[in-house]
This record gives sequence, C-alpha cells and structure tokens, in this order.
Amino acid sequence: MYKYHCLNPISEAGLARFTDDYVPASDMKGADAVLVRSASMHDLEFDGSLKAVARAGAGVNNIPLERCAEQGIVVFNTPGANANGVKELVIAGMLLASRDILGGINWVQENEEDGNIAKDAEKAKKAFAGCEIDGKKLGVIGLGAIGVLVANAATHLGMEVYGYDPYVSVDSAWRLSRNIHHAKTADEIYKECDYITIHVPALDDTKGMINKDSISLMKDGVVILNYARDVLVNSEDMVDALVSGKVKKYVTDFPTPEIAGVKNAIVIPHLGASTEESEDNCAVMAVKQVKDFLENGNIINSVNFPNCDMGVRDKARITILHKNVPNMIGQFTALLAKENINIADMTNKSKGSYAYTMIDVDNGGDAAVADELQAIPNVLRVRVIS
Ligand SMILES: NC(=O)C1=CN([C@@H]2O[C@H](COP(=O)(O)OP(=O)(O)OC[C@H]3O[C@@H](n4cnc5c(N)ncnc54)[C@H](O)[C@@H]3O)[C@@H](O)[C@H]2O)C=CC1
Ligand SMILES: O=C(O)CCC(=O)C(=O)O
Repeated sequence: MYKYHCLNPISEAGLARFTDDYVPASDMKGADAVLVRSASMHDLEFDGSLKAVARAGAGVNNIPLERCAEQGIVVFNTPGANANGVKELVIAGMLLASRDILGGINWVQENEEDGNIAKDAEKAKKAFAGCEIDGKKLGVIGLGAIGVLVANAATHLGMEVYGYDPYVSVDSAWRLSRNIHHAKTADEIYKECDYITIHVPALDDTKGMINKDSISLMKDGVVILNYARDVLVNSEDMVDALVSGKVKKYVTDFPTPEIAGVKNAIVIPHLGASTEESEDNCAVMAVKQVKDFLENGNIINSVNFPNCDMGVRDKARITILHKNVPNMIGQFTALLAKENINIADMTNKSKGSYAYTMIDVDNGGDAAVADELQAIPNVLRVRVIS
C-alpha cells in the first residue's frame, strides 16, 4: 500500500489514476508522496516515509528542492501541462491592456438602471477606446513551454514577435515559428517592443529582472505582462513607472499588496493555469510520474534528480539516490558481488550534485542489502522494489 497526500486540491482526473494500492492520507505523516500546486512547502518538515513530491504545474519555487534532494525525496513537475491555459490568458491580458474592456464593462454595470443606456453608451464609449495589437511588436522573454505558445499565437494575431532565451531547449527551438525574430539580448527586447511578456522561472538571476534600469530602456507607453512570478518584477520600480506613465499597463497574474489597486495595473488572482484542461493535464501527468517512480523507480520530469527510466520492472530493482561523487558505482557493485547478487541490468545518471543508480538483480536484494547500501557515505536513499 502507498499513501499520498494532496497539499492543494488536485483534479479528480489525475487522482482517479491511483489504483487500489494507493490510499489518500489526511496529512503528510507517513505519506510516500505529496501532490502540490502553489502551497509553500518551505516551512514543512518531511518524515522518512516521503519519497516523492509532485508539483502539478511548472514553477517549483514553492518547494525546497535542495533540502528534498538531501533527504532523498524526488521532486517532479509537469512541464507544459498547463502551458496552453497560460497562453490563452496572456493573449487576453494583451487585449485587456490595449482596449479598456474592463472600464467599459464597469461603466455598463454602474449604469444598469439607466433606461437610456443604449444611447448613453454611444456617448460614453470614447472614454474606453484603445488600440489594436495587430502590427505591434511583442517581446517574449523565456521560450519554454509557455513562451513558445505565446510567441507563435501572437504571430497569428499579426504581431511582430521577438524572442529571447539564452538557454532555449532544442525541443522549444523546433516548436518556435520561423517568423519569430531571435533577440540576442534582453536589452534588444526592452528597446524594440511595445508589449513585453516574461515566461522564465523565478531563479536568482531572474528575480527583479524587470526594474528601473530595464524599464528605462523600454519605449514610453510599453505594456508589460507577468504571468511567471511576482518576484521577477521590482514592485516599487513598477509602481513608479505606472504612476509616471512610462509603463502604460502592467498585467500580472500575481496580486501583492504593493501592486493591487495601483492605477493601470491589471491584476489577476493567479488564474493562468486555472482551466479544467490544465488542471486535468497537470494532475494526470503528476500521478503518472509518481506511480512510475514508486512502482518502477523510474524518474521522469524531476527537477532535483536526473531523469532515469528502465521501463516496467520485471524483477527486483534496487534504486539508489546518491551524491554525484566518484566511486559510488564501484562501491555498489562491489557490495552486490560480495553478497553474490547478480546484476541483470543497470543505469546511472547524474544531474548537478546528485545522481541516481538503478540496478535490476537476478537474485537477492533484500532489506539487509538495502541497509548495507544505505550505509555507504553519500548515499541518500535506497529502495528495493520487488
Ligand atoms: N501563472 C500561472 O498560472 C503559471 C505560471 N508559470 C510560471 O511560468 C514559468 C515558465 O513556465 P514554462 O514555460 O512552463 O517553463 P519552461 O521551463 O518550459 O520555460 C522556461 C524558459 O525560461 C528560459 N529561461 C531561464 N532563464 C532565463 C533567462 N534568464 N532569460 C531568458 N530565458 C530564460 C528557459 O531556458 C526556458 O526555456 C514557470 O517557471 C512558472 O513560474 C507556469 C505555469 C502556470
Ligand atoms: O497550480 C496553479 O494554479 C499554479 C500554476 C503555476 O503557477 C505553475 O504551474 O507554475
């Protein structure tokens, strides 16, 4: 029996994939796996039973990745599973920033009792006029799952699109429309574009990237969209830029006390991934990955350990999460040889400071062997799945 706990509501489409040997737990105590969306896990303690954390979504800044790795807990996310939901809301954000749709709707609500509203609307509407996005320049910073979809969609709406991503993956590059201009620096985007949208993770080098210096390079009246994370934008500098009119509109999916209520900020309550489809996609992918890891030891879409897949297990499988230091495999194989255990198949992969070794064995592989392996320095967690 495996136990899982959901720290946020997770779509039933995913949870229904847990088979009878999985039981939901009302808290994290004794859970083998935790499923989470945006809940912060930084202040939580993890007990020894926890083996996997699955983020049903993309951003993992709510999870202490390093601490999890040190405790032998594999953290997964679900790349691309909610990208279309975000893309559609970004397009909506560009339109809301270009036409005063919100002002117009508010006017109608405020005048709902007016028996002459049809005629009065024709006079009032000039206050809510705007511009079109067709022909305007859009800069997309971060060409991952979301950035590529936004960039490609914007070209179909007649925008001239510039993309910047110094670490773009081969997969993303293949999916990117050939009509996108390749910006070689972020400054090129800042200087050229009428609309700028950021789709990068919250990392040390991206936090605060939109600040008074980057804004000073931008065109007067630029529109900035942030559906990635609040910390990417320096709030104080953004408020100043909105007040001065340098930034015409700031559309953000992240309400903070500093930005909520500021004139010309269009603030959405983190709705990018809140669609039936995105919630289902993320949950299905998260549950699939957790099951494959618990049952077969396979790691797919981890953010703190290397991906490693030996397919469906048909004999005992020993899995070892360990530090990426010399002579680990030598010690594992020597120990198994000493116990007269024959290795049928084996894989080792590394990612940064951490590594993973999977060993299928023809015989043996019991708790005593697991304890011996666990005692090797720099081993983080050993499991024998049989
Ligand atoms: N508002 C919402 O509901 C959602 C927000 N997000 C946020 O959006 C972010 C992006 O999501 P995805 O596109 O799915 O992730 P992704 O991992 O597919 O793409 C991120 C891209 O950013 C690029 N990048 C990293 N550092 C960069 C830098 N300094 N300059 C330019 N590019 C850089 C990477 O190379 C990668 O291509 C997530 O990390 C998350 O914070 C994601 C999903 C939903
Ligand atoms: O689960 C959510 O609604 C948040 C999605 C998100 O921000 C992400 O996937 O990074």
